[in-house]
Amino acid sequence: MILNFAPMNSTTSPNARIGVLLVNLGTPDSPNTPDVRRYLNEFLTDGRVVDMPAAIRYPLFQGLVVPLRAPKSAKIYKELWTERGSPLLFHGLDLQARVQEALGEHYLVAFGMRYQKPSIEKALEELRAAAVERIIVLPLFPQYASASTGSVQEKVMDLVKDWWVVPSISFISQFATDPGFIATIVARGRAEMDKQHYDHVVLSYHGIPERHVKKGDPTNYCRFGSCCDTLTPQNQYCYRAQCFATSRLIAAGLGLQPEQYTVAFQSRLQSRLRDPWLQPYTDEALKEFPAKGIKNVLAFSPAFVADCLETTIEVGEEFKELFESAGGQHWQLVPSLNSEPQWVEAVAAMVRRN
Ligand SMILES: C=CC1=C(C)c2cc3[nH]c(cc4nc(cc5[nH]c(cc1n2)c(C)c5CCC(=O)O)C(CCC(=O)O)=C4C)c(C)c3C=C
Ligand SMILES: [Fe+2]
Ligand SMILES: [Fe+2]
Repeated sequence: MILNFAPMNSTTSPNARIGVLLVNLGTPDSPNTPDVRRYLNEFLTDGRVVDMPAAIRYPLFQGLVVPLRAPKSAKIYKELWTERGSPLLFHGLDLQARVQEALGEHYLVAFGMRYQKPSIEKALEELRAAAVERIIVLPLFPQYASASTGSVQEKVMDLVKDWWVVPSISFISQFATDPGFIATIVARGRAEMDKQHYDHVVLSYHGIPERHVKKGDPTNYCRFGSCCDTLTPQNQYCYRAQCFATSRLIAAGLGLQPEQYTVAFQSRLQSRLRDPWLQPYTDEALKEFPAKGIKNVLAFSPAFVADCLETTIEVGEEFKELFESAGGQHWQLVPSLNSEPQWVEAVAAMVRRN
């Protein structure tokens, strides 16, 4: 009898699939106060988002900050809500379906949220049940921050550590300069610029405390100045430097000179500690524009790939009101990438390259 010990092909079956896990931040189940409260409780007690000792964070946020904030946030979520629910959720599900179509049957694409539903746990279980060969995790945050990407990475690792067979996992931890990502934003911007003339472009990113940048800066490189004007191996995970890198590429794609655009940071959580967040703050910067002769502004939100509270309401409505009451005439938000065909192709390309 001849025994054949030849190794099997490295892909164990012709049907072996690669699992892809797309993750976004999360959103409440409904715009009602109890659901918003549950969402904020989970979000704001994450030690990567609010980096206080747990013994202070939990009582302070669950006992005071969230109960006060939830009814106010619920009002804003009611404005945002659509027939299909929260935009962050339905755009995520649309993206999942379209990326699955683009990648074909050799891949299995799942979608999860870091906070609330659908959970990362459920999405990982779908991939485990399908016996995928390995998993590629793509947190849908272009620029790396511990509060966003880092938190997703921690959650995924925390869940798979308990599996009997721990799968091979890779993380696409940032795509701030990805050509497909940049080209899709540029195309979205051009479509708006073809409709009318703008005096100035604003690129508004989600803010984080400066302290978060310093905690991820082992060589003490960042001074929150011109150090962030170049991406080097030393600052490749600096959120501020990545925001500037994204901005330079968008500006180049749109043919803008440095004086024709402003990079700024929004959504700081006011705290009595008055700890500095990344600056300039968008709401303060835009109030100065009309006095400088800037009356028509095109605003991008390049820290988000899907429309959400931060884009539609904060940039699209609140900043518009602030700008107009300071004397501005026209403020236009460029819609997010959502599940645009060009963006779907860019995501599929990032996955294939991984
Ligand atoms: C300490 C506070 C916060 C940090 C740090 C933070 C970082 C951060 N957030 C996003 C993406 C999103 N944030 C969104 C909403 C949101 N963010 C905070 C606070 C911090 N975020 C709060 C309190 C809220 C809730 C809204 C409110 O009550 O005002 C959203 C929108 C979710 C939606 O349902 O539409 C996104 C997306 C990133 C990428 C990030 C770090 C870079
Ligand atoms: Fe946030
Ligand atoms: Fe820097």
